[in-house]
Amino acid sequence: MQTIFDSLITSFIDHNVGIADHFLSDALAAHLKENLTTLYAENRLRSAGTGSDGQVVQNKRVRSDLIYWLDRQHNDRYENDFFDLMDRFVRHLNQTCYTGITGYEFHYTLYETGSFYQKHLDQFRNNDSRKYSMILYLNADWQEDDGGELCIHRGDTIQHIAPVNGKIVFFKSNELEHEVLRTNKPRMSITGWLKVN
Ligand SMILES: O=C(O)CCC(=O)C(=O)O
Ligand SMILES: [Fe+2]
Repeated sequence: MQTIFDSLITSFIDHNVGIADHFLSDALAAHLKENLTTLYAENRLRSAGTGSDGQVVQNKRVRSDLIYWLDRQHNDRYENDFFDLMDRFVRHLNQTCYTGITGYEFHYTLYETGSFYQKHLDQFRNNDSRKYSMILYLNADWQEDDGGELCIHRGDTIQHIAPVNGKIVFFKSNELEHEVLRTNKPRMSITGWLKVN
């Protein structure tokens, strides 16, 4: 596991955006996707908002994704496997990069066909506890014309990242503006933030 952690961290150090393919095993990605599909079928996903605690605003012109927070208290085997993986990654990151991460939060995310998320930064204006953003994709067989790319904006250049199964993207939450382009089919992921409280 350390090899994939190191390759993600090296990619982040070299490019400001860390990308690693197959960060999630095919089996874990499939189980998490199944959880998300069930939550959707049971109508348990909620519209995501913008802003932090107490000031969350639902604005479908800015973002139209649906979310559900992961929690160890769900006692779901695969959510716990995911948290175990993140615990190992955070320990490794703190040991090798002295990042001082003390917590995290993750939600399942579903973009229905036609959904998007306009250009934004992940850190809130009144709360800087989110230090690193992580997105893990759960979409097998993603094709170029499916849309839904993550676009990272840096000056005049835009980096396009396809939301391919098992891939992770990792970057500093206060630095890089990014957006999700309109998706042409349902697009699934786990999105989260490593925090210093
Ligand atoms: O799903 C993605 O590729 C990015 C999502 C995102 O930017 C966010 O939820 O803040
Ligand atoms: Fe974001």
